[in-house]
Amino acid sequence: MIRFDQVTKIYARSSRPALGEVTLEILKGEFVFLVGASGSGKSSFLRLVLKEDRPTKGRIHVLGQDLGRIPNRKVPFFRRNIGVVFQDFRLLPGKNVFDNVAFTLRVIGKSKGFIQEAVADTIRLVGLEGKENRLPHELSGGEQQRVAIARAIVNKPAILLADEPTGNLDPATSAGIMGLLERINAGGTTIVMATHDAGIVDSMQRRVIELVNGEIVRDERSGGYVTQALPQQPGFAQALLPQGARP
Ligand SMILES: Nc1ncnc2c1ncn2[C@@H]1O[C@H](COP(=O)(O)OP(=O)(O)OP(=O)(O)O)[C@@H](O)[C@H]1O
Repeated sequence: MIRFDQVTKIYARSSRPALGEVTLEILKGEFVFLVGASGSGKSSFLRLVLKEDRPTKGRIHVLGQDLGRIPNRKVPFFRRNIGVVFQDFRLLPGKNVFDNVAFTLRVIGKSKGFIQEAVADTIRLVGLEGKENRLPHELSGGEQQRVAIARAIVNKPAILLADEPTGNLDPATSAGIMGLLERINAGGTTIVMATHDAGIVDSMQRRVIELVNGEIVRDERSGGYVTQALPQQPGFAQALLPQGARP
């Protein structure tokens, strides 16, 4: 579903790689947490998956396509398969809930009937029935994030990328958002979520990929925010890596 082969990203005017020789594979239906300190490369990774940026070295495959071979004019089509959610919601402030969720479907030319049904279904899924006519500023932070998630999934993307989606929310609201993401994942959508929220990662026990200075230092099938009670022996952490990820 997502494959990185020795991917390095070095930004212009920067000597240190934001990502260095990253090799990993994320399979269909996985729920993956991307963790690591600020500046460790999480957002850079997500931007590369979306083809918002190009790797300096290495190859990236997403949904069976080599991103290096997708011409610019076809990038918008490619992105239709990927939903994205951010920490700061990024809703259209002058549009109500329904129109925020419907926006992309209108841009890509879906029929009125399709939009009516798909948007209503998705608003129900995220628990915002009855609030279709509210403007973003008339919603709580958690509700705004639900709108953003609805907008991201209304076209049934195969992959959902989330960059600190609970970063602006209190713990109870965050838990609600995580419940929603779990349901979306249970429906077959692959989810990759960058987060600093240790409580969420610890409680969900999903795959955890940890970056330090742009390098993968941990890839655990079912882990917490930090490695749990590992003896400090060289080579032990590597034993946790899935076969393909072992150096
Ligand atoms: N457009 C850019 N130009 C130059 N350097 C950049 C750019 N974007 C990110 N970087 C650098 O790349 C490194 C990785 O940044 P990135 O945003 O991927 O980290 P992050 O793990 O997402 O951090 P955070 O948790 O704070 O969001 C950092 O050193 C950052 O300063």
